[in-house]
Amino acid sequence: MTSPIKIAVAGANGRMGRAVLPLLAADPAFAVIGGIGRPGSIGEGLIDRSDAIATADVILDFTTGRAAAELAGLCASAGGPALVIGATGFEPDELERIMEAARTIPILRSGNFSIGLNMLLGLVAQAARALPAQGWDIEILEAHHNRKIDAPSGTALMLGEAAAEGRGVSLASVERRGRDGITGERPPGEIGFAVLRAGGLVGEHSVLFAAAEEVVTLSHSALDRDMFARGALAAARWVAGRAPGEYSMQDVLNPA
Ligand SMILES: NC(=O)C1=CN([C@@H]2O[C@H](COP(=O)(O)OP(=O)(O)OC[C@H]3O[C@@H](n4cnc5c(N)ncnc54)[C@H](OP(=O)(O)O)[C@@H]3O)[C@@H](O)[C@H]2O)C=CC1
Ligand SMILES: O=C(O)C1=N[C@H](C(=O)O)C[C@H](O)C1
Repeated sequence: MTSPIKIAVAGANGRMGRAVLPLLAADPAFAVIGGIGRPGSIGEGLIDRSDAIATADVILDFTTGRAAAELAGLCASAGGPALVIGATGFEPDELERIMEAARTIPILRSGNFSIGLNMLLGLVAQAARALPAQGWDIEILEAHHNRKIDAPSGTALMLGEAAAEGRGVSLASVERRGRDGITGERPPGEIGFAVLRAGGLVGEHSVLFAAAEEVVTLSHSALDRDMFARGALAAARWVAGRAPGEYSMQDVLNPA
């Protein structure tokens, strides 16, 4: 019998931390060594961040872009553990720090651990490839609960990347984040993002391919956070013991 994966959870007191910890505790593949709170925070089940880095095989992060990038740097400096990053809301320099850390440790990062959503990425790329920019406008809509702090969601950005890849362009060169005032006509080729924040919505994403006389919509609804948590456990099991590098849920769901 292989020994259980020693795992710690950063963001333990958050919505996702609270969803993932009971599933980890019930899974014999894992030995939970504790939760990690904000620096200096103490509480039941929490352990010091540096103790977690020294002890864990894998740390699962559901904090913020900034905190996850900092944790990645600390884990890399220590030569381990592996990291699964579920956090979203990254500045470009934070993504660079994670890429740099992935030269030393394995890091699996995904803004969405759902199986269905990760399958949808392929369909979005396929549709964007098939429907030409001249005549077909792409708009990405997302709706989340009123406690979410980043926008557009990490998932919306992943869908945008998939659409841009299908069109053979970089997302940065065509994205339009929100519209307000006298915006002028919509240029062809733009990939637009629209964001709603309301009540307790878990996570709604739609990609519209709109022509003058017809619309194709590809969409995904998250009904329960446990679904994300189960995907995160699969990611943690997959990344434990891997070579350094940057990985995604595609590696977990479609192994070569
Ligand atoms: N990949 C996926 O499938 C999913 C990703 N997410 C993403 O996961 C992240 C967390 O979501 P959610 O749980 O809803 O958010 P919450 O706000 O409920 O939880 C965030 C947690 O991170 C902690 N935290 C914030 N800043 C720091 C810091 N500097 N150092 C250590 N801990 C910190 C908070 O601490 P405190 O409790 O003290 O405030 C809190 O416990 C978000 O980025 C979200 O977009 C969410 C769902 C699914
Ligand atoms: O903050 C959330 O709740 C969610 N965040 C992720 C994102 O930003 O895409 C994933 C999911 O949509 C829920």
